[in-house]
Amino acid sequence: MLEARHLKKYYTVKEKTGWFSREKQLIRAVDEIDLSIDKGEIVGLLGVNGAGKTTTIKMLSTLLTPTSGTITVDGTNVVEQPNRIKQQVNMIAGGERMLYWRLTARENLMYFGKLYGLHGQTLTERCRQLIRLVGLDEAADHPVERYSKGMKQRLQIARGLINDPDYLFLDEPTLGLDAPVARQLRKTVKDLAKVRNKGILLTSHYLEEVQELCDRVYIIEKGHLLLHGTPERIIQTVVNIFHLQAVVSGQSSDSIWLKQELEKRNVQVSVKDSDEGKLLHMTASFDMTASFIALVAKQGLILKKLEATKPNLEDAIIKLAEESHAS
Ligand SMILES: Nc1ncnc2c1ncn2[C@@H]1O[C@H](COP(=O)(O)OP(=O)(O)OP(=O)(O)O)[C@@H](O)[C@H]1O
Repeated sequence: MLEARHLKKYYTVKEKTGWFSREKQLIRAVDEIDLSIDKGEIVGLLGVNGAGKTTTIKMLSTLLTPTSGTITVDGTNVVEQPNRIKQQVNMIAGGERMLYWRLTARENLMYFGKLYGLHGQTLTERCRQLIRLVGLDEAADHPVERYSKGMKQRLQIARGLINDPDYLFLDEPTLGLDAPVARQLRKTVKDLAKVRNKGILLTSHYLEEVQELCDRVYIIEKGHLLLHGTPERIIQTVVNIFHLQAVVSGQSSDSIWLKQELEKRNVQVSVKDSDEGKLLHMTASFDMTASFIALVAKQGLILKKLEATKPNLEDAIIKLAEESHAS
């Protein structure tokens, strides 16, 4: 397990306060963050711009030294033994950084592999396997400058796997990619965790992607941890409103009975007439679909339409941002 405890990163910068005066300012980029990642798990790290995501990832991947706090990878302290940890972690940033454009994919991977101390047959074989894993066989010996964005991003993934890390940090891995390419990459990320047992920390501004991929999510704001849990739990905690719309056939007395029964269960109900029957609109702080269907069946009514609107992670993040704006 990778664990960070009381993690802090402070910067001191000089701010211009007048023509000739400057004042020192303390920036708390990360301030007391606790987090953990298990092997085989995909963990999301969310927050608005400037929340402290990249700083956190850089500390976890040994690129930045924390101001204080501890990071351990399977029991080994990252600050005390960075060289040992470098073999166990790697970071993949979205976009086109960290690749040599004039070199081919194979040459890039050979270069990065050598930096990790790989050589000879082991290195050649590792590069071959990674090229196959990310589906770049045909273009492996073309210079990277000829690659599309999606191909470059696949090569980034291969580069991040060159040291066969146990933990991978993905910073916006699908940034700017077309929907089909992004979908293919999400599958690769899922397989890395669920088939190859890697622990993955993911930042992404695409919240549908986070909801689809992540087992757990940390939400940070101004360097602090705001919320932590499964996406479902976070949605429930932040936006506990469910809407259900249904059309049932039957008498007015049936819809009155339904309304009363639902209200007893803390569901707000409005009933209107429609061409096909009674149109019910229900709102509650829980998912009432099962109770509603049971009541319809009990009364022997015919359900003609049923449409549930469940809140998603994006609704939760927007609500959190609104609350933080208002406070
Ligand atoms: N080298 C630095 N010197 C001073 N301040 C910094 C430095 N690096 C980051 N910061 C500040 O620390 C805070 C957190 O930045 P960070 O890049 O970690 O945020 P982020 O959540 O990754 O944002 P984004 O989504 O925009 O990438 C910001 O206020 C940023 O301006």
